[in-house]
Amino acid sequence: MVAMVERWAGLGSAMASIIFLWSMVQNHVPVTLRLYLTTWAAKLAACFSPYLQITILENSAGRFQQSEFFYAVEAYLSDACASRARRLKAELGSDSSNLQVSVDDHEEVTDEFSGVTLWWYASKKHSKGNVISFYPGEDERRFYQVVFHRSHRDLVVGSYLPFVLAEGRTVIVKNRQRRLFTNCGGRRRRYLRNSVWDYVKFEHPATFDTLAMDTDQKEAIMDDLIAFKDGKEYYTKVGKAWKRGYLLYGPPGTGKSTMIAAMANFLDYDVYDLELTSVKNNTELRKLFIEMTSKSIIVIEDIDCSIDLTGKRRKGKKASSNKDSDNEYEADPTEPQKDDESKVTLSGLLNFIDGLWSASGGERIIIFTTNHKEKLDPALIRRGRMDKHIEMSYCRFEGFKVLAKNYLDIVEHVLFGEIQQLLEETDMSPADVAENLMPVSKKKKKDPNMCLAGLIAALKQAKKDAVEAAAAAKAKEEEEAEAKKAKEKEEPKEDK
Ligand SMILES: Nc1ncnc2c1ncn2[C@@H]1O[C@H](COP(=O)(O)OP(=O)(O)OP(=O)(O)O)[C@@H](O)[C@H]1O
Ligand SMILES: [Mg+2]
Repeated sequence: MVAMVERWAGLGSAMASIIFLWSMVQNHVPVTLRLYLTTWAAKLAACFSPYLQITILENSAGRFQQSEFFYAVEAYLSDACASRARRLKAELGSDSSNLQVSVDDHEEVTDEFSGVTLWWYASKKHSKGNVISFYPGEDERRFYQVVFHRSHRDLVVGSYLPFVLAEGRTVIVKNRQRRLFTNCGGRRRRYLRNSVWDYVKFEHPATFDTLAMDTDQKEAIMDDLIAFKDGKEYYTKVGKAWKRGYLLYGPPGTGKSTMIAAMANFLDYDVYDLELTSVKNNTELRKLFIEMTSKSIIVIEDIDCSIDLTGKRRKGKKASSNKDSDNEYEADPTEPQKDDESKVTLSGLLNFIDGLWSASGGERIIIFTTNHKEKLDPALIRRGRMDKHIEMSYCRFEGFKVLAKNYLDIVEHVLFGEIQQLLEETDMSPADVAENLMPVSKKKKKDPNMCLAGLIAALKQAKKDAVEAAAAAKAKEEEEAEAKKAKEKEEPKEDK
C-alpha cells in the first residue's frame, strides 16, 4: 500500500515537473521553435498511438467553397448517432421553420460499422488570417474528426466513409426544404454563401388539384411530368440529356405562373426564377447555369420581354470575325468569352440551354412563359428545346368547377347552368373568375349565392364589353375598307 502511494506521488511530481517545464518553454522559447517542438511532439505521439484520425472541414477546396461531405457527415451523425450523444444543440433551420438537432461541439459520439468502433468529434477553430470579418461566425471553421484503430484504415476509407456520405445525402434529401432561387436578391446573403443565387423557402400552395383547366390537358401534363421524372434510363438509352422544356403561353391571368408552382410541388423540385434582365452578359448567365442543381425547374417568365428576340450578335469586330457562320443561332463555343461586355443574347441563351445541360448531369426542366407566343423566335421554341407547348386559356366551365370547389366548397348550384353558358360565350381569365369567387370582405362570410350572382354580373358585363369592342372593330374595319375603295377610285382619274 505504501509502495503504491509512493508510486502515485512520484507520478504526480513528474507531471508537475512536465507542466512546469512546458510553461517555461512557452515563456522563453521563440514561437517558431515552440511550433517545431509541438509538431514533433505530435509526430512522436502518433508513432506510439495505434489510432488514426481523419478531419472533414466545412470549407474544403477554397475558403468559401462548402464541402458537401461535411454536411453529409453532419446529417448522418444527427440522424444515426445523435441519440447516443449526451450534448446536442438545437438550431432553427435556414428557413426558420424547422428545428435542426445536431451533435454539439467537442462532444464525442461513437459509431459502429462492421463490428468496428469509431469515434466522431465536432469542433471548430478560428482562422488565423488577418482579415477583419464584418459578418459573425465568418472567421470560424467547423470540422468533424473521426478516430479509429489504424488496423481498420482500409475499411474506414474504402467502405465506411462512402457509406456515411451516401447515408448523409439520403438524410439531406429526406429533410430537404424546397427552395425558390432568384438571381436578383440581396447581395450580402449571396456574398456569404458565395453564390450567384439567393433563395427563400418555396411554399406556393398551388397543386394540380387546385389548377383550373381542361381535365384531359391537365392529365396529359401530369403524365408527361411523371414520364420525365422516371425517365433516367430512357434518356440514357436514347442518348439524350435528361432535360425537358415547356413553353407556357396564354393571356394574362390564365395560370401560367400557378402551373409552374403546381409542377414544382408535383415533382418535388426546386425552382430557379431566372430574371434575364438582371443578367449582365453571357458569362454571368453561364455562371448561373453552372450553379443550378439537378431536380430543378428553371423558369424564365415573359421571355418575349426578357431578351432581344432578333438574336443578332453585335455588329463590328465580332460580326466580321464570324463571317463564316450564316446561322445566327449556331453554337459558337468561343462566343461566351468574347461576349463579356455585351448583353445576354439569344444565341448565348441557346448555347447554354443546348450545350451546358448536356454536360452537367440532368433532371432539369426549363419553362418559358409568354403572353405572345407569335412574337417568339422559332429557334427558341423549336421541339428539342421547348418540347411541349402548353396553351393556358380562358376559363371554361370545367375550370370554373375546380375554382368553385376550391373557393366556395360547392360542386353544384342552380346558377351553374347560366354560368356555363356565359363562360362558353365570354372570354374571362381564371384569375378574374377567381376574384369574383373571393369573399368581398373579412366580415362577410363567403356566400355562394352572392359570389355566383356577382360572377354572372361580371360575365354579362364582359360579354357586353366584348360585343361593343367587336362592333367598334368591325366599324373601323369597314371605314378603312371604304377609304381604300375611295382612294382606288380616285387613282385611275389621276392617271388620266
Ligand atoms: N388556371 C388557374 N387555376 C387556378 N387559379 C388560377 C388559374 N389561373 C389564374 N389563377 C389565379 O389567378 C392568379 C394569377 O394567376 P397567374 O399569376 O398564374 O397568371 P399568369 O398566367 O401567370 O399571368 P401573367 O401572364 O400576367 O403572368 C393566381 O394567383 C391564381 O390564384
Ligand atoms: Mg405569370
